[in-house]
Amino acid sequence: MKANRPKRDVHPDLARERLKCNFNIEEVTNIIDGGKDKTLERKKIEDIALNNGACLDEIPDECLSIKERYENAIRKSCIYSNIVRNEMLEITGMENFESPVLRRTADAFFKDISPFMLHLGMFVPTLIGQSTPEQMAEWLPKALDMKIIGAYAQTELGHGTFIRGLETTATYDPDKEEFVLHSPTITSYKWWAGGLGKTANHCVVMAQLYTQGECHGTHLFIVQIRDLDTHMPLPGIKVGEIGPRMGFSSADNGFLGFNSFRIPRQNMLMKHAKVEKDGCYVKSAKHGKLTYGTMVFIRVTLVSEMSFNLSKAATIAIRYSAVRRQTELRPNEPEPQILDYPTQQHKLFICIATAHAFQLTSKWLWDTFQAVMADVRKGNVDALPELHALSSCLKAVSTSDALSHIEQCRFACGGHGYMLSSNLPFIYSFVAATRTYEGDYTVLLLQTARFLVKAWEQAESGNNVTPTVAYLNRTANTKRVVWDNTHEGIIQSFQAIAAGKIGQCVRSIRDRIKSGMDYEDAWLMTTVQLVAAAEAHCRAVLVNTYWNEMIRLTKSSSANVKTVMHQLAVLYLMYWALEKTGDLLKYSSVSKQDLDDLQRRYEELLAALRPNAVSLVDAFDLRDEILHSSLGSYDGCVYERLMEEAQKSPLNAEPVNPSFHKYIKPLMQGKL
Ligand SMILES: CC/C=C\C/C=C\C/C=C\C/C=C\C/C=C\C/C=C\CC/C=C/C(=O)SCCNC(=O)CCNC(=O)[C@H](O)C(C)(C)COP(=O)(O)OP(=O)(O)OC[C@H]1O[C@@H](n2cnc3c(N)ncnc32)[C@H](O)[C@@H]1OP(=O)(O)O
Ligand SMILES: Cc1cc2nc3c(=O)[nH]c(=O)nc-3n(C[C@H](O)[C@H](O)[C@H](O)COP(=O)(O)OP(=O)(O)OC[C@H]3O[C@@H](n4cnc5c(N)ncnc54)[C@H](O)[C@@H]3O)c2cc1C
Repeated sequence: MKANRPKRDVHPDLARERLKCNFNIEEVTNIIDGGKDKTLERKKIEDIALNNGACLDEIPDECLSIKERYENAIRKSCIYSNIVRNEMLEITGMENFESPVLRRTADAFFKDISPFMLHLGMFVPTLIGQSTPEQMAEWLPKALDMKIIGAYAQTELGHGTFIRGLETTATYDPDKEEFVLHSPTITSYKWWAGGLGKTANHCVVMAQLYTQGECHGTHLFIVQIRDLDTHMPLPGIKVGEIGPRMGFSSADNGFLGFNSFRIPRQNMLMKHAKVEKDGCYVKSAKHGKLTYGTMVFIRVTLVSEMSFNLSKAATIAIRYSAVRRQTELRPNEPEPQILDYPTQQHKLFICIATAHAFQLTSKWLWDTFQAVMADVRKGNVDALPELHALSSCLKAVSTSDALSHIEQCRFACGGHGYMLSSNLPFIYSFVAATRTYEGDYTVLLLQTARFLVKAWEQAESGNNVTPTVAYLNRTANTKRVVWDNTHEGIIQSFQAIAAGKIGQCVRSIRDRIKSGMDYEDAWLMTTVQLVAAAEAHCRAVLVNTYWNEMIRLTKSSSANVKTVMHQLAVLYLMYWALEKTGDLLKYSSVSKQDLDDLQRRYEELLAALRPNAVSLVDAFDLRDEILHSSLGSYDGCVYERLMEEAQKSPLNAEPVNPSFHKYIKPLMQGKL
């Protein structure tokens, strides 16, 4: 049911903030969206979804039981997927089913997550990326039309990171032309898959393929797990929900076990390898890791997902900080807006800048991904290692940075930020999971480090390396870069830090090998440094890409938009330079005086951005229905909304709770 939202006047403090704005908000929105036409398309889609849909719940999700929350999420998912299927895809085009606009609009329906998210987010992309044309023709229309609902079941109780260690088996039986899926141990049970517990009737399963007595490693299979009519689990399938967790509380993450469960041979996803009718295994892929393609795709999309989540948190915290007043600065003066405190600006303006950095970088990464995939389709896999290294580190660093900045947004809202009605705890717990899923932070940075060590060795011996590590050709044999406090200078310093750290890792590994260790142990002993080196490389990529994209995208912007976009990018560079002063001292000629100057310029920049702060978050153009926040709504009526939300607590449904008569009164009377 749709709740009515009282219309309120904009809080005078927010109204005053908006009058201070000196740039064209719409222009900035267009840059974030990727162009004026994209903004128009997004707004049209949001109008369709929000005018049709059941966006607001009368009872907040957090006041429902687990079962009620799931059922409500399913109800809304069905409404939303109907709108997606019947109206939105007409606008975006069917091929853009994973468009960030659909993802963003979904937030108006789900404070937490839809149980259908993984159907569109991973099941469908896996069908597209891993099927033969015949398989695609069979499964994809049904999936897009919601005739079948899928999940992505890869992780097991015993293994998530180490995919080669998965235990589920798929053994080919040539007599019946079927695979037999089996879960031989408790640790082989599939675990975690979103939407698998109660919602999905199909799933993609990763299993060790056995044929003709030989194991060929992990492959993907499409498996029907429930009857399409009764929804009962099929015989041989044990499926259920894994229980309450930190977030993802409206979805049904599931477990799944197989007891010699048979599927037709054609259900192996055979784009990159196949099993012939007689059991003969034929590999067609030019790269052994193409079956990991869905993970690379999601890692790429997560960078823009992080920008979106950070923009929500920043909008909430900055609007709140404009209406919240606290502490007299001087006796008898009005209390200032907390946004006037430089410490508050330090917590929050970096969130705006980071949302831009991730958004602009994510578009560039998406284009890179598309170009590499086009090459792969033509049989050229040369750029795959670089894409894997890039998507791994950007996923790791963007999710980790977003998480810590979102936590800063919560700190910035004091006690009220702890309220679920602020939405900050939901955003935080959603993003907390992203640091782990689709590859844990450390694990992915170590993947990038493998690539970097090889690239460093190439550069050291004078060979040209691939574009994202091209800075190694300049810096691999340089000891310290000369400090220069321009944006070019700061970007080069980040590259010098990365090169210096990678070089140090290579030397540590070599020294350890010289002292008698084998390569594996030398690598293992160096992993703390390797993670730091990969993070440094990622920061070098981020500052460089953000800067270049900002310049490119503001070429035809008005003067004041150019200025404010420039200020945000400089803020981003300075913030990270100041965070990494130890590294700068180690790998550049920066002096104490230079760092003091940088700190002063950073503080001046916070003050320069202050008048535009509210308008910069307005430029994210997040409708109240998407923000779901008592603290962050456009009108800034924070206290009225907090009080309104409090009334909805089930504990306020009756003046005296029965537990008083049952326990407290007897306790007071000494009768308990
Ligand atoms: C109604 C609908 C409502 C709403 C929906 C609306 C819209 C939805 C639309 C869109 C949704 C958009 C976004 C989705 C957002 C959120 C998603 C939500 C939830 C997600 C839930 C999470 C799912 C999962 O987590 S799935 C499981 C993921 N698991 C992992 O990531 C595991 C991590 N581990 C690994 O990746 C690997 O094991 C490994 C660590 C990489 C190691 O692999 P392996 O041991 O096999 O390899 P080696 O170490 O031996 O390396 C050998 C060699 O290969 C290179 N390598 C490894 N991987 C790759 C690769 N992928 N590509 C290329 N190369 C690779 C490796 O580097 C080595 O190279 P060298 O030998 O040269 O060094
Ligand atoms: C909310 C949520 C949703 C999910 N949805 C899905 C889904 O839909 N489908 C699916 O298949 N999976 C899903 N997953 C599972 C997810 O992909 C895994 O949890 C993730 O890949 C991490 O693997 P793990 O749990 O095995 O952690 P582990 O690998 O056990 O990690 C534990 C710790 O060990 C460290 N570690 C592990 N290996 C190494 C190493 N080689 N070197 C150094 N340190 C190491 C890690 O850094 C980490 O600190 C989901 C998880 C979550 C939290």
